[in-house]
Amino acid sequence: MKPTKTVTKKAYAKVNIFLKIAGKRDSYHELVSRFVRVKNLYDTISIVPGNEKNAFNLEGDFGCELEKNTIYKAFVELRKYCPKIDAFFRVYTVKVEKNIPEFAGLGGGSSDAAAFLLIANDLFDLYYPKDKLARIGAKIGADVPFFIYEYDSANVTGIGEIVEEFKEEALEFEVITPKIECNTGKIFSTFREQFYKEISEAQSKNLLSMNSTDVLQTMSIEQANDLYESAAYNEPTLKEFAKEGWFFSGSGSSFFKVK
Ligand SMILES: C[C@](O)(CO)[C@H](O)COP(=O)(O)OP(=O)(O)OC[C@H]1O[C@@H](n2ccc(N)nc2=O)[C@H](O)[C@@H]1O
Ligand SMILES: Nc1ncnc2c1ncn2[C@@H]1O[C@H](COP(=O)(O)OP(=O)(O)OP(=O)(O)O)[C@@H](O)[C@H]1O
Repeated sequence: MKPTKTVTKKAYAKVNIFLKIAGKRDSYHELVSRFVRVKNLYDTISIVPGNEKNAFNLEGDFGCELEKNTIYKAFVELRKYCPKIDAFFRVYTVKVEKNIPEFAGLGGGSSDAAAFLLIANDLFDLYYPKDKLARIGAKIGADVPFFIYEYDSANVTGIGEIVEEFKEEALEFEVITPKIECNTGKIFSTFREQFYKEISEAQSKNLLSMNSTDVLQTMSIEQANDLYESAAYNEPTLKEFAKEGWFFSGSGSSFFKVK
């Protein structure tokens, strides 16, 4: 265990350049997607000495109770492999400066969980390889594995557990998040019931090899993200934000454009 000091890590947001559905896996959906980190939008996770609660203590502006927080879920999952962290987090506090909006399609909860696991891996000298951390993280959220690998840009398939780095120029984004709460599960189920389609092998291969800027120059907002139509079906006001050059991230409500 490291000496008593504060440890801090950025938990970046992500956008989905394209998000295509390739199939079903039980109640989940297999994706073909390009995830890119948004370097100017991140939460800050700090582990600081001191904790009056003598229990896991999480401070930050969240829209849910502790038990539902992805950071707490990551702690509970990791404790199964490393029981000693329980005593540590009775005398340390996890402080989060939340900047990534919730229900935004930006992976906020997943990114926080991944940052917590990455900090703990170093703090407790666990030396777990990335794929082990990603397997632990996948139990908390479909997007967690992407954030564990810490690639700027990656091709993500499976239900989010297959992450392959995609080397391309660094991209900067403008992101807007309309105050519309997009429930990921509901949008996936609307897609499954009313808009279901699967990308072909050939189109998937082609998309995964293209640079993100080229994809955005050749696809419409509907073509780039299979969830956009079902999100707009549930929340028609989203269409007001679908301006020229703007694309839809994840299950929404965020739109982004390349700067
Ligand atoms: C839409 C994306 O954000 C793309 O980046 C992710 O696929 C969703 O990631 P997430 O918000 O972490 O999703 P989770 O919290 O794991 O799952 C929320 C719900 O979304 C649906 N879900 C999620 C991921 C996936 N590949 N297929 C799904 O059908 C499931 O109904 C699940 O119960
Ligand atoms: N650490 C956290 N940060 C943000 N939301 C969290 C966190 N822990 C749990 N949640 C809950 O998860 C839900 C939204 O999570 P999140 O913001 O990751 O989803 P999202 O914006 O839809 O991102 P995506 O769809 O790309 O995964 C809300 O109910 C929120 O209260």
